[in-house]
Amino acid sequence: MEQLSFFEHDENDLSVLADVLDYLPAMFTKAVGDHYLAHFIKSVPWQQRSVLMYGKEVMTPRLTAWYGDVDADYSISGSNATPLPWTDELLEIREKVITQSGFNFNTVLLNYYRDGNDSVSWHDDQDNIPGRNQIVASVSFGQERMFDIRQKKNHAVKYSIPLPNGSYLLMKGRFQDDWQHRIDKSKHQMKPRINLTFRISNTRIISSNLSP
Ligand SMILES: O=C(O)CCC(=O)C(=O)O
Ligand SMILES: [Fe+2]
Repeated sequence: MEQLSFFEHDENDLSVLADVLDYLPAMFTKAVGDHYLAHFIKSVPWQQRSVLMYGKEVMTPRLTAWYGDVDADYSISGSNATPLPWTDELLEIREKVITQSGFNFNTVLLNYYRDGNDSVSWHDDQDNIPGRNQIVASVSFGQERMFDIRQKKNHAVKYSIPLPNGSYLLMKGRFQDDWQHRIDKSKHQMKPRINLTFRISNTRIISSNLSP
């Protein structure tokens, strides 16, 4: 599969990102993307989680679910969670992602953004293993949303990358060390979107970035 680059088409110097992101706008066709979107919306046992923010419980503005190797012992923001066992569809998608990236992911976080009010605020995916290059592969189905990134040391250095139905984005190298990312809310009408982030749990402990 040819690795298309969104960097080439921009006037700005986005070359710094080439070391930390790989992007395929259409790893899946629209028909396949639509199929997975409908399938996951109806078959996943979605949960709305809460996080502690300044001592207060805040509901995350999106729905989530974890899947992965069942022998793993995961801990999500302090509370233990056993991942749901892989489904045929998730294994199919994981296979493509492993072939494309060369990384052997053993867990996946699903996020369901029901409309433009759903979002994830600025965070990184250090997954509790600071100092180690964290590899995360992201696959999106349904509504295109903007993936905003900003440099940790200078928030003015920002980019927005559209993640259309069927797209793939690999976060690699120093991405999680040097950059934060978010999916912002939108005032425009937004249809449902599902995002899958494949991750590697070596320590068998994953702390999810449950940003509000
Ligand atoms: O929905 C997305 O594209 C990003 C999700 C995300 O950042 C996360 O789950 O850590
Ligand atoms: Fe993230």
